[in-house]
Amino acid sequence: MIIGVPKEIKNNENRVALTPAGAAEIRKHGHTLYVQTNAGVGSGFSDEDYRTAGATILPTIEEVYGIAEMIIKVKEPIAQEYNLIKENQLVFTYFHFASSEELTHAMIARKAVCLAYETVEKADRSLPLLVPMSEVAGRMAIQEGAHYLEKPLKGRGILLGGVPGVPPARVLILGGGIVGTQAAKMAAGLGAHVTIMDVSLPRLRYLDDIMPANVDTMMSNEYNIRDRIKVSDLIIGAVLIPGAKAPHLVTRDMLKMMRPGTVLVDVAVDQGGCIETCKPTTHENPTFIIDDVVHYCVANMPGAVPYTSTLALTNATLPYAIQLANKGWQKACRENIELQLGLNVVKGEVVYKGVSEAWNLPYTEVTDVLQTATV
Ligand SMILES: NC(=O)C1=CN([C@@H]2O[C@H](COP(=O)(O)OP(=O)(O)OC[C@H]3O[C@@H](n4cnc5c(N)ncnc54)[C@H](O)[C@@H]3O)[C@@H](O)[C@H]2O)C=CC1
Ligand SMILES: CC(=O)C(=O)O
Ligand SMILES: [Mg+2]
Repeated sequence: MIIGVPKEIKNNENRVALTPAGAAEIRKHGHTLYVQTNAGVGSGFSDEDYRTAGATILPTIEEVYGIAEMIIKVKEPIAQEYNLIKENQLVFTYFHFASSEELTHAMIARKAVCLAYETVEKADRSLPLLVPMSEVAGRMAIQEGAHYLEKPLKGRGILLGGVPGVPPARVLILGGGIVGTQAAKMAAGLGAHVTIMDVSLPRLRYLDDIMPANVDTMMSNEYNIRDRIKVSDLIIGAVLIPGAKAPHLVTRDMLKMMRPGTVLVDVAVDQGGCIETCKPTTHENPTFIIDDVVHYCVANMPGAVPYTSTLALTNATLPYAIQLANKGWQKACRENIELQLGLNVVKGEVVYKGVSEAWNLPYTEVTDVLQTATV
C-alpha cells in the first residue's frame, strides 16, 4: 500500500503520526511510505531520520495527499485540508465528528473512508487509540489548571497544595475515566483536595480503592455538581460518551455560583465539551473569561508536549496501521471488530451512530458498507 504522512497544520500541533521507528516497521512489511518534509521536526525527528528508515520525503502536502492510498495523521482535517482528500482514500486519524458538523459534511462530500482513532474500541469497551492521549491530557490538565489559577493569569491566586497552616485548593473532576484518573493522580500528588464524579458506581468503587486519602468520589448528578462547584477552585471536564456529543454538566447559569477566578479546564472540548460555555481554543490563545471564571478549552492539548505525545500515540496506532496497510481497510475491518468500530464516515455514508445522531444524518450499518465495498 502507498502510505502518506502529512505535516500537521492545526495551531501548535507539533505531533506527527509516525516515528522513524514506525516508518521502518511499515517499510519492513513492504509498503511504500511518503512523508512530508519537516513533518517530524516538532517531535524531534528530521527528514534524514525518515529517509534512513526507508521513507521518501515529499516537499508539499498536496503531493502527499495526491499519491497516498492511506493517510495517517494526528488531528482531524481542518478546512485547508478538506479538498486534498480524495474519493476512496483511507484517512486514519482523530476526527471527533460529533463536535463538528462542518467536518462531517466535508468528509461525506469527499467520499473518503474515515477511520477515527477515538472510536476504535476493544471488547472491554476501552479505547486503545484515545487512551495514550487522554493520559497526556489528564496529566496536563492539572499543570495548566495550576498555572491559570495564578493571579496574574486571572485565577483565584491559590496554590494547589497549600502550605503548612493553609489548606490546599479543591479540585473537582467530572468523569473518572482515563483523563479523570490521571488528573486526579497529579492533583493529589501536588497536595490538592480532589473530588472525582462519575455516573458509573463500579468505576467510583475502583477509584476509591486506588486513590490516596486526599481524593474522594461522588456520584455525578446535577445536585452534587451544583453543590461542589461553589467550593471548587479548579474544575476539570473529563466525561466521554464514545463518539457522541458530550453532555453539558456545567451549565451557563452555574458560573454565577462559582467564585471569581475559578478555573475550568474542559478536556472534553474535542467532543463538544461538558461545560456549556466552553468553546475550542488554541495553545496560542488558550483561555477566555466569562463571569470572572477562566475557561481553558484547548482541543489538542497533547500537541504541546510532542516529545511525549508522538511516542505515546504511535506506540498505540502502529499495530492498527500495519493491519490496515497489509490487508486493506475492508478486510482489516471485517476481521478486526476493534478497527471496524473506528469507521465513522465511509464513501459518503455515516456508519457511526453517535455521529448520525449528533447531526441528524441518515445512519448506515457499517456491515452494509463492508459488504458492498469494492476498493
Ligand atoms: N482536549 C484534548 O486535547 C484531549 C481531549 N480528550 C478528551 O477527553 C475526554 C475524556 O476522555 P477519556 O478520559 O479517555 O474517556 P473515558 O471513556 O476513559 O472516561 C469518560 C468517563 O466519563 C464518565 N461519564 C459519562 N457520563 C458522565 C456524566 N454524566 N458524569 C460524570 N461522568 C460521566 C464515564 O463513566 C467514564 O468513566 C474525551 O472527550 C476525549 O476525547 C482526550 C485527549 C486529549
Ligand atoms: C484526543 C485528541 O483529540 C488529541 O490528542 O488531540
Ligand atoms: Mg483533541
